[in-house]
Amino acid sequence: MRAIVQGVTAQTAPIVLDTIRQRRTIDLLKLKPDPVPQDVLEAILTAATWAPTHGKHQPWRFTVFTGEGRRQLADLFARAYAASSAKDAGSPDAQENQRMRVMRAPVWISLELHVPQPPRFPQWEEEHALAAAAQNMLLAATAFGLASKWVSGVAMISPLTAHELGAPELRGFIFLGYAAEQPKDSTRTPLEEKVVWVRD
Ligand SMILES: Cc1cc2nc3c(=O)[nH]c(=O)nc-3n(C[C@H](O)[C@H](O)[C@H](O)COP(=O)(O)O)c2cc1C
Repeated sequence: MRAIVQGVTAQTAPIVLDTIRQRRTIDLLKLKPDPVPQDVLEAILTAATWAPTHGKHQPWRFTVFTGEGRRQLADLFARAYAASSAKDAGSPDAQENQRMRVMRAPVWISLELHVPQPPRFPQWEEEHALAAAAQNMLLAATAFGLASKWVSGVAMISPLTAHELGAPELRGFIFLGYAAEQPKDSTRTPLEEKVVWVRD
């Protein structure tokens, strides 16, 4: 097959497709505590920034919490949970659980939506650009042998968390780490039920 994009060859496709198939959401409890090297994190974040973005608005910002820096996020999630409308928001145990969860993954990355003001395109276009950046991040992480999860729990989309990060809006977090055990495999609806072909 002829390369239509410089540097992309017939050999590239199986690797990319396999990486897409191999990405699986992992449970927080299945991660090792091992840190992720800085150059790997930078490569993952760079992959995020190569997502398609209408008008090159690049409506994303990311805050990366690692090492002791995670304690700030742990406190933030505990406060955000306490301020939320969750049934057990007032429970010190539930707040402590939020704190502990953060320390179980070596890396947390916020998905912050920054729509240019005044908006030039519909909001959904900016949302989708951020989602494409998030998927690039998940795939790049998979390519580096990292497990990941996109999470959107109460504290992770809380206006308080967004405010403290200086983000107008938050679309959750991605956590990353090396898997201690294989993530569960997933399933998808067969193509026939999702795709309509229009041919001659
Ligand atoms: C926008 C978004 C938010 C998500 N939030 C959560 C979440 O809060 N908790 C969770 O367990 N999984 C969350 N997920 C991950 C899905 O549960 C996961 O993708 C799904 O179970 C399919 O598994 P797979 O990713 O291994 O194919 C989220 C995924 C997306 C795209």
